[in-house]
Amino acid sequence: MAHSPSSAVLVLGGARSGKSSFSERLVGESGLERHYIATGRAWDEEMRERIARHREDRGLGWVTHEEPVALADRIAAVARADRAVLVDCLTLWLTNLMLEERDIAAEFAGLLAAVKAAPGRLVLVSNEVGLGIVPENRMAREFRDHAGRLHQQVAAIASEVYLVAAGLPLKMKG
Ligand SMILES: Nc1nc2c(ncn2[C@@H]2O[C@H](COP(=O)(O)OP(=O)(O)OP(=O)(O)O)[C@@H](O)[C@H]2O)c(=O)[nH]1
Repeated sequence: MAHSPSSAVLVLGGARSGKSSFSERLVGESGLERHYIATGRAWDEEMRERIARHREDRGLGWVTHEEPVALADRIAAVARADRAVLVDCLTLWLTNLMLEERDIAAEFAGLLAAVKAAPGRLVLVSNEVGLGIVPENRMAREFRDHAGRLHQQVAAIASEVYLVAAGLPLKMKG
């Protein structure tokens, strides 16, 4: 297999697939200092409760960073040789970029550069959203196209890629 330019791990899966807990386990098993970069925003009460539950489930021993947009910069600031960094998740980051009408191609290039440069262990979680029928809504179609492209680009440089479904991880690369 071709040498991957980064030691990052990409974990894909659907909603409630178990991708986050699998990724947390990967980070835990690394034995490194655990950092969590959340890209989600608490836009309503249900999301606030969900986030609180996630924090509780992670427990002590994690340093949480909240970064909805400037993800590349945050990865560069947080990643260190003695740290494992979990980014949850790329699709919420993409949502935030689209809502703020950012230059998506430039943002993806910035993220890839940050992933390649990151020391230590980096685990990136994302939603596999392209499996359903073509959405009627134009923004939803653009979103899933961007997500598909982003996943291909990150997978190309990652050393390991997993697809999680029904709580079961399937190793696709590495
Ligand atoms: N802002 C913020 N968001 C968080 C925090 N912890 C988790 N989240 C967000 O919660 C999201 C995951 O929530 P869910 O939708 O419940 O999980 P899921 O990805 O559908 O489910 P699984 O596949 O089982 O992981 C992540 O994308 C995070 O961005 C936190 O401490 N702060």
